[in-house]
Amino acid sequence: MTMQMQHEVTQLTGQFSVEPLVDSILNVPQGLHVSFADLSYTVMVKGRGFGSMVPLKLLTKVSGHFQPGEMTALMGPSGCGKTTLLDVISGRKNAGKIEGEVLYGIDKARRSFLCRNTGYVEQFDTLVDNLTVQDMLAYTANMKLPHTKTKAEKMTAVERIIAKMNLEKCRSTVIGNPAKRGISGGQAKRVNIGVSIITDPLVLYLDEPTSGLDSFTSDEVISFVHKLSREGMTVCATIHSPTPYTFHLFERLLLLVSGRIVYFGANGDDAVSYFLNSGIMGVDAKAPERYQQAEWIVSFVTDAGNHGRSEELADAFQKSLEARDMMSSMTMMRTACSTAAVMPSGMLTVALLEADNPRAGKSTTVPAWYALGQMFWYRTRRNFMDPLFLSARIVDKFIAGGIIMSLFHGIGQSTNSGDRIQLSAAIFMWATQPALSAAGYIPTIMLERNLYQRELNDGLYYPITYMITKWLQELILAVPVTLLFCGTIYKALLMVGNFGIFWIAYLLTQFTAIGVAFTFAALCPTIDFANGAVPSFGGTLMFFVGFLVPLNNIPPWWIWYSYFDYLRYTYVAMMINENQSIQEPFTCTGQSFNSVLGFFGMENNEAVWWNLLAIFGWWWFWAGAAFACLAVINWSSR
Ligand SMILES: Nc1ncnc2c1ncn2[C@@H]1O[C@H](COP(=O)(O)OP(=O)(O)OP(=O)(O)O)[C@@H](O)[C@H]1O
Repeated sequence: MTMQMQHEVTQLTGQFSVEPLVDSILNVPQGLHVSFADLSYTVMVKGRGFGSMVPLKLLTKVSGHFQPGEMTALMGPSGCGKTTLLDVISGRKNAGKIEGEVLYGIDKARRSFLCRNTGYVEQFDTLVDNLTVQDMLAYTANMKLPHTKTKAEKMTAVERIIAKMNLEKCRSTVIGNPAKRGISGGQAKRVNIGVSIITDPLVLYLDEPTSGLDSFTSDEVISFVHKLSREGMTVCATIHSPTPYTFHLFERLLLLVSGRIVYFGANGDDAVSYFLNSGIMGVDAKAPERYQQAEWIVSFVTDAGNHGRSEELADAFQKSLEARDMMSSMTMMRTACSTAAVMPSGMLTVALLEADNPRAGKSTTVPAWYALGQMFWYRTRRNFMDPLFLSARIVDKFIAGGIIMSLFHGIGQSTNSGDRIQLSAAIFMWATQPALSAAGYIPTIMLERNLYQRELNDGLYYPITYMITKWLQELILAVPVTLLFCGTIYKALLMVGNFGIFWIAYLLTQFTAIGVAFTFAALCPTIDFANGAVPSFGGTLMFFVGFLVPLNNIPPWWIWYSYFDYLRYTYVAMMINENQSIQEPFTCTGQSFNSVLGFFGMENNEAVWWNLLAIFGWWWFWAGAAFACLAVINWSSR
């Protein structure tokens, strides 16, 4: 620190010795000071009585601060509230009651500000598994950097991340998933961090960045993060069992036990001497070797917590010199900033940081139309090239269509009553097929739940943008596929109705079935549940389309369900279309009817166009339900 700076700092902070603190702030412009005071977090959980809810306090009056250019380790026994604290500070909690104050610089931050200026690396990787590493980063750069930046600027950002995170070797490898091998766990973690830092956030949060990694890869990942903090970023990471090397890369340590803070201060030797000198350990307690410090500290607080001593530890810290130091540093920083003519770096106001951002206050960085284009280009285009994705949408029609053609070929023009019944059966099977195979559209939503939630939290798009992308993807594929199979069946069966009506009825039914699948995908807690629910629901609809029970024989107590049944309109439209030109009398079980339509109770039914309109209406109904469920229900509630 220069003499001039030293003088200014002394003027700002009085006679307290905060040199290391201010040093880091003045020297590193890219970070932001984060402080939190008396943070408590309470959720409602089930009580003993039926339906009763009781409050459960997960954090109690936690205070501390993270500084630019420093890494803070958030440690403590499993379940002590580390992730909860990180979520509260980073503004990612969407349930429960938060008390206390979190300041970014000297301001409370809105979600839109946090989306743009903080990065959050989740514990589990949330990447698009069929993109290559380079495409994943390019996709994120396009979605997170202002759309006014040029393509070259965005690609420079991608290249910078590839170089910084040492991803050169795997830049063209697909991310992969358990079924399709892709990049390694360590590489995936580095891509995840790369995705979070592509916008050069001021603050980076990491939840268990080393979980599931071997010690060498853990060291490597934390070294990368350390490099970022050396460049000025404010970094805070929850960490379970750090290697000695990793542990000592963290400058500061925040220890929690049962949601209470039991130590906040310098890491390593200082933390050890705090515990040895605070009077909470036995007199015969000995300092561990340096390489054992992390394990020693966590073992002690875990054991104390297990023996009901968390209150004692927390109270001891509240009375300690370290706690007083922490509070006075925080107060000084705030005072310094509110009186300084020029704000030190790291203490910029939110308003200043948002000043030249045309989308300030909006929860996404890029407009919806732009996000739609990027999602289509990177994700939908990839899906269209994926044989597994395509086959899930084609094979069902291939099998059902193949069986129908092999069983009923050439009967379309026959006026024989038996053949008309057979044709009605063929139409029934084809009209209801979309509902039975709709489960194939569930994974596209459910397997992406964590990714979707992470991208929403990161402000990449709005729920409606995501939903429209999903619809476009399915509609574009459904049009040629249904045209191909409807055309083949129509020709093979020698059908006589209007082909356009036959196809449109099937296409709209396919869209509606997709809407049903999307709704269940957003509504059901697990994929197994949804996979069971969608065909079961489709099965109930089959009873009331008019084939198994003629429409005029449906008992009054089921009539309502037959109107709700979108397949009924498909079947009626297809049947009228196919039979209205055939006026031969129809005989069945000794009874005579004017035509086959009379037998199925469809003689006086509404016109074809009305039924097509009804299916169209049901499509929009189910599309609306899917969107509402997706936007409202959050299965990864935090
Ligand atoms: N929404 C919630 N409702 C009820 N309990 C919750 C909720 N969120 C967290 N908890 C509970 O709060 C405690 C702290 O959870 P948290 O995930 O923060 O712990 P952690 O310290 O990160 O644990 P680990 O190290 O094992 O990941 C846990 O016992 C957890 O079950």
